[in-house]
Amino acid sequence: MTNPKSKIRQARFASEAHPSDTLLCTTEEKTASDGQNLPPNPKSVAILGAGAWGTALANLAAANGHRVGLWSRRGSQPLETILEDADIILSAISMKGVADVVEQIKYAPISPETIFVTATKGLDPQTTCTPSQVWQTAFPDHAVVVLSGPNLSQEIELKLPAATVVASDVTAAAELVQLVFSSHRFRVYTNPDRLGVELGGTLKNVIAIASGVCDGLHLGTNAKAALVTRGLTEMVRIGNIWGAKTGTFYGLSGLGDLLATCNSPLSRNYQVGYQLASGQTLTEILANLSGTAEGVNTCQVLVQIAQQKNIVIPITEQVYRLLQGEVTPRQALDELMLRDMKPEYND
Ligand SMILES: NC(=O)c1ccc[n+]([C@@H]2O[C@H](COP(=O)([O-])OP(=O)(O)OC[C@H]3O[C@@H](n4cnc5c(N)ncnc54)[C@H](O)[C@@H]3O)[C@@H](O)[C@H]2O)c1
Ligand SMILES: O=P(O)(O)OC[C@H](O)CO
Repeated sequence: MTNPKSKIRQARFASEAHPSDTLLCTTEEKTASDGQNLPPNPKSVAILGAGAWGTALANLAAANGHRVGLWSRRGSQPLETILEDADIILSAISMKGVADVVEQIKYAPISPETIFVTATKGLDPQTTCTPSQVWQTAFPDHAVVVLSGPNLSQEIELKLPAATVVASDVTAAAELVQLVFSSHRFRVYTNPDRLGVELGGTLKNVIAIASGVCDGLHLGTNAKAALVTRGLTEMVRIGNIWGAKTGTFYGLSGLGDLLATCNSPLSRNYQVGYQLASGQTLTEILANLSGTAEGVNTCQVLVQIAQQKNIVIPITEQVYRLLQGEVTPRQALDELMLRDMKPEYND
């Protein structure tokens, strides 16, 4: 019988989030320090994107004893080498790079059994497609899984407990991904509503920007509660038109992620809003932001969709106008407070 330990190889993580670290961990050290049993059948996981989230996910899978390769466009390892024999290819590329990377690997020799997982929370500005739709279009015969939830990467890197959702219409694929990432500090649920889970994580970024503005203006807890609750109403409205299930938005990937990002200064989207409220320009903020605030781009795509489909999304619209420099934070607040009177529910 093969000793499963012999299957563990050193994972060399060339992290962009931590450029000074060339060797963040070995899978062996991670497994031992976490006190987890090695899996009987370790999987080969290729993670694309060595930013904050890709690195955190790579560490989670490595800690469970899986063979992990982490690819960065700035690293020395060729993409094809990382993809070789991968059971799972997980993309944690920011939205602006997804189409590029898909194009690069479209014709790579990938086993038909390989599962694609996307952890990106954004919308393609050209097509308005979600990342999982982009992956599924390029790889129509492969299972595509979305991984999304209240997952601030810095807390996960500190080994604080968190939960997430893996969603796919291919149940077996979602269950395999669940197994690979689950641990005593990362609880993973499955969900068949791939689109709903993906949109929850994506749409909340715009509300997180608004929440940062709310806190930056010191508007209080009542205002924040109203903003997040009405923000969730907007998310459900957009999601329903897109074909997502309402209930999904009340789960971890919707409400859960709203609670995390709308209340944490660790959220880059929240930071954008907070700094706008402090009088900085968007250009200044983005120039100094560490990592990606997807809500800035998502907001533009949503306004475009809302205009085409006649969807009422007042908070998103005000965030858009604020990002465009058309209104000040105070003017955006007044516009929202002085809208026509209406019943709470008229959908
Ligand atoms: N950081 C988090 O806490 C967190 C948690 C959950 C989900 N996410 C989502 O994960 C995605 C990545 O977030 P992040 O925080 O890791 O961002 P990041 O800015 O730290 O990393 C983005 C990664 O994408 C890569 N990339 C961008 N364009 C590329 C291109 N053209 N070709 C190849 N690679 C390219 C970058 O090199 C980098 O590795 C975002 O969609 C974000 O919303 C982030
Ligand atoms: O830093 P943010 O705002 O991109 O949020 C990160 C994750 O989406 C939190 O779940």
